Amino acid sequence: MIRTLIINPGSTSTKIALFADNECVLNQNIEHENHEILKFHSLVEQEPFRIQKIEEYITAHNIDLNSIDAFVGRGGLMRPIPGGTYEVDTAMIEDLRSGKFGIHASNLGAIISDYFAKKLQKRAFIVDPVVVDEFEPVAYLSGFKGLERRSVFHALNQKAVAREALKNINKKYAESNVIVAHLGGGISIGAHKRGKVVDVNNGLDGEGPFAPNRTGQVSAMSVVDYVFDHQTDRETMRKLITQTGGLVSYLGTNDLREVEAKITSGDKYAKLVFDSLVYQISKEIGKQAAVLQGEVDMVILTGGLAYSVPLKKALTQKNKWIADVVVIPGEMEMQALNLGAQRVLTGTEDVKNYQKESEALAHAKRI
Ligand SMILES: Nc1ncnc2c1ncn2[C@@H]1O[C@H](COP(=O)(O)OP(=O)(O)OP(=O)(O)O)[C@@H](O)[C@H]1O
Ligand SMILES: CCCC(=O)O
Repeated sequence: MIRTLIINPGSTSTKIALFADNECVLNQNIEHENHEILKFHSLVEQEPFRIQKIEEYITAHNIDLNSIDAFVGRGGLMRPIPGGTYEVDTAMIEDLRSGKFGIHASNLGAIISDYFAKKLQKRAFIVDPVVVDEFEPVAYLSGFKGLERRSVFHALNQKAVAREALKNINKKYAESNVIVAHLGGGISIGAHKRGKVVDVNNGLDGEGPFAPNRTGQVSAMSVVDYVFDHQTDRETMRKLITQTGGLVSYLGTNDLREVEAKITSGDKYAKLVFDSLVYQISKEIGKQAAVLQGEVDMVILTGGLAYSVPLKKALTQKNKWIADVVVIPGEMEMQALNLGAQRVLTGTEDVKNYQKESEALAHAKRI
């Protein structure tokens, strides 16, 4: 039996799961209050806080860490690479810690897995990180030479739910076209064309709809004016765009359940913000339908926000003209991370090397 501990840091939570082969023995979403996260000046400073939360949970549930064969983290912002399972190594950890490819909670997945693996002399992996890049050449151009677009999205969950939803209608991922809207603390909406995500909004850098914590698209010139008018710095802007934008900036919360409660109690402004969220998500789904030239087998809604009954009802109503709308709330990331590690540990797939794969992709893109 192969036992894995899965570690999946999100913007508002750290999800952990314990698997024995393919069976999930334990699954816990450790939620973090916004003020707990905001007190840290940088993401890497959250490492001891998140490790402590995991260790507290492990101790409280009498889990023997020595019985675990591998620690598997959600992969973060580093050099673009093809999908697959990667061994966590020094080059990867250096890139993630430096933040030079961007800051995202998932950067801590490999870092925390590496901490446990080193402590217990076990292996650490990541699977389908957020930098999986399958763009078609036309998708890279932004209109601003030198500031080209990059593929950054909830790759792991988008691919896992697409495969799952298609399996239910006996279709293969590699032969289908689907639009997946991952609606979490951040929102990414991808066009999956015959097994490749050929375009997706990079919600982290400010593309697409606003999200619980994110601004989404804001006109470029207004951001330039804001920076100069407020004499602000890079870190402040990063926080405004990725942590305190969207629902937080309008309503002071990143929790859609609180927004729903405000609406129920008659708050008209909260209703406007909710309707605008639906409007912006639908606009992005429509864009990806254009990328797929209207040939869409299915629209899938997933992520934490997809638990919201009013949101899924409104989005289904607005997008059913494109294709059937299927809802898979939450995420399948934990299963997908385990499966990726199990495939390598059982020898059915080769583990990938970060340096080698990133260099090969960079070379292919230059051609
Ligand atoms: N039952 C529910 N009804 C409405 N909203 C919900 C419900 N459950 C969770 N949410 C909302 O889902 C959001 C969090 O989603 P999720 O857990 O996917 O985010 P995350 O994992 O922290 O970030 P990301 O998905 O961007 O990596 C929060 O805004 C939360 O309020
Ligand atoms: C980096 C994964 C996508 C997102 O959080 O916006």
